[in-house]
Amino acid sequence: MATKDVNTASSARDVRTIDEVVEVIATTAPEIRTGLPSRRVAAEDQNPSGETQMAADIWADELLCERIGALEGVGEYASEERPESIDVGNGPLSVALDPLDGSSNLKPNNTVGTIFAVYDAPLPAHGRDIVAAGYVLYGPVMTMIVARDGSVDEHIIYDDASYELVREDISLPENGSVYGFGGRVPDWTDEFEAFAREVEQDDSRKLRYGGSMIGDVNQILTYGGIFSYPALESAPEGKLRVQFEGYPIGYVLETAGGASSDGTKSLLDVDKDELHARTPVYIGNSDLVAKLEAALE
Ligand SMILES: O=P(O)(O)OC[C@H]1O[C@](O)(COP(=O)(O)O)[C@@H](O)[C@@H]1O
Ligand SMILES: [Mg+2]
Ligand SMILES: [Mg+2]
Repeated sequence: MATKDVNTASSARDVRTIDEVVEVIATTAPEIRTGLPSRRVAAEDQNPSGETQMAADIWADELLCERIGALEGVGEYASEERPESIDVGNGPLSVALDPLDGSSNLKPNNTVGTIFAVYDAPLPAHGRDIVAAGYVLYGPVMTMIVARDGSVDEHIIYDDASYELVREDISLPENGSVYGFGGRVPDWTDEFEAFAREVEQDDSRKLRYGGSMIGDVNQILTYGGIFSYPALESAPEGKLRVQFEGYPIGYVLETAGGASSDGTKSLLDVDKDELHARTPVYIGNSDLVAKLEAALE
């Protein structure tokens, strides 16, 4: 489960590269947001996970690949939308993205986001190789969460691509008050369902689930509580991808003093060497994640 035991950049060059990656993510966000209205339609292709891509998924991926690939310190780029990682230079760091998380939410106009992770290793990399991670949320306000150097910060991104630090060193609130669980209920395991019912019975907590992981995770970072996209009867590895969703979210939550788990151990300790491998995802306050792990035993 583990909290606050995360890796950070060790050289001045890597620190500068992370600054540049964050800058690209932030300054590209208004452009991505402006380009979404005309791209809320399905594309012809499927992504490597077999899901229908939206035009916006492919477009955001290409835009970010071009800009992140141009950074001197970045050697490899990968995303949920392309089968293989690509060599983009000789830099020592790798960047993995979910260019638009929750893109099925574009149609009903709910939150979507861009998730990024910087790894100090070739791809597919391990969770313990992450040196910075975060995400942009294209909500009513554009916000960017950045976890690095043991701190999680929130910025507001403005339409002119400037951004402002608004919350520093965010800690997960104690006594978490929200929960959100993905997957079809009849497809949950008996153990997970029993745990979910117990969480629901606590009258200090409310359901908050929008179907875009990054929006749902940001609810937890804001109010505390627990989010899961669990192992399912029909899909024991769940739905979310280790490299593009599991590791970065684990890194953000653990840096904020919360916990992450695949059901038995920290998401950052998941060992999967396939770029598009999936994992069950459970994140939130440490006490709730510990209870969940005990319930799944
Ligand atoms: O449609 P479901 O099964 O509820 O899945 C929702 C989950 O799928 C996702 O949309 C997958 O992410 P992508 O949209 O990036 O493929 C998550 O954001 C979300 O938690
Ligand atoms: Mg996603
Ligand atoms: Mg996506």
